[in-house]
Amino acid sequence: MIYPGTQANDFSASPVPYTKVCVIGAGAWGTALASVARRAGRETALWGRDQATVEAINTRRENPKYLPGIGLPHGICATTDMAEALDGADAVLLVTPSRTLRDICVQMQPHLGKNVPIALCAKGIEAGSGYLLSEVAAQILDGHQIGALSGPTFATETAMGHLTAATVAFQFSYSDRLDTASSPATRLALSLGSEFFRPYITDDLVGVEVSGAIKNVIAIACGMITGAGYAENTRAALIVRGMDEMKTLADVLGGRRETVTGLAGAGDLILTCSSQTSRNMSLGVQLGKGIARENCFEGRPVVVEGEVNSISVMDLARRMNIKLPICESVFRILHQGADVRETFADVWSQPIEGERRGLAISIDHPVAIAAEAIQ
Ligand SMILES: NC(=O)C1=CN([C@@H]2O[C@H](COP(=O)(O)OP(=O)(O)OC[C@H]3O[C@@H](n4cnc5c(N)ncnc54)[C@H](O)[C@@H]3O)[C@@H](O)[C@H]2O)C=CC1
Ligand SMILES: O=C(CO)COP(=O)(O)O
Repeated sequence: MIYPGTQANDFSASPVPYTKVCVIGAGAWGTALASVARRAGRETALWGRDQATVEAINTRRENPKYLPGIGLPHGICATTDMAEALDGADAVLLVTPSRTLRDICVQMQPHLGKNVPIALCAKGIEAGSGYLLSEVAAQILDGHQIGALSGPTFATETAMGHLTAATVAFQFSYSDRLDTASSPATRLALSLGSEFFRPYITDDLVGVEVSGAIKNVIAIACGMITGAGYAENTRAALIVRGMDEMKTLADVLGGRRETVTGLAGAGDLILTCSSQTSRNMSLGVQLGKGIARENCFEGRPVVVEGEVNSISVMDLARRMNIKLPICESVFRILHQGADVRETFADVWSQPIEGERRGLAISIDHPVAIAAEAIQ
């Protein structure tokens, strides 16, 4: 007799890749992920709402609106017809911005095959409800396993075939633990993996989602201080203190700290807090330089998840009674008109605490003492 939990998993069964991967959302990241699936040898459908973009992908193998000048692999079947895209698909990647998730799930629901797993690739928390995106999807797509794909992945680089690694997260059911070969995380990793794309697997969906939602807010913060003229030391400090905020939220929602220090957390923070290829960091830089929001990106509407998610992250933090000082600073600057330098100076002059949370230390910041001494 085998007692579950006392026996190593049975790896003798080989996982089987999915046959047809359907990508929902033909923006930059959806198109890049369709390229990943196709390069890995999958039958690949790509649903987009814009007829001209779909036609360009099918006829010229290019997405001129979101990935101009980047050649796409042969064989991606793009369509504006949701039923056609999902027909026969045995795995789905959902890649529209976080604010659209609820609507898109409702649109997909009648066309989904039974038990088809869905990996969410947007980064965010639902405004108003404070739900993780997987919770939103699970409410609508009953009977489907919901996971996430996240990590340090600029769409342009992935689409061009530069080596990219990401985390694929699905909560493991009891049977998944006994038979890892048939878990959606394993099968999706196998379905997308190639010499260009390396998926890692985890069962910590909460940790991955929390990391993805917060990292965009921290990237805006790093951009703001860069634009305002702070130096590299400050940015490095902000990245790591930002990671601490990820850990704080992951802790209260049941995610794991090791996930926060993995690809979907630290990996994505390092990428997007260091490069103005990031739309979040780039928005922050422009705001830090004093450019008005409406003039950033030369007036083009661009998806900047951290902007809306600074509201939902702070809303959730208040409900959970936790402090996220960097996220709060971004929220106050973006949505309450606070000044960049004054706001970050305030973060800097908070009482000094133990670097490890829970260490019972709190002393007045020496800057305040020095200011008094020279008066
Ligand atoms: N671009 C990147 O490098 C990466 C983006 N992501 C995430 O992927 C998500 C999507 O981002 P991108 O593809 O970059 O955005 P994008 O701006 O390039 O494209 C957004 C796509 O969503 C579609 N869309 C917008 N509103 C819609 C609606 N109401 N119904 C249906 N479709 C709608 C647009 O037509 C477009 O095809 C975001 O959450 C982003 O954080 C994640 C990793 C990398
Ligand atoms: O999430 C991303 C890379 O992992 C893309 O970041 P931006 O949305 O800031 O461009």
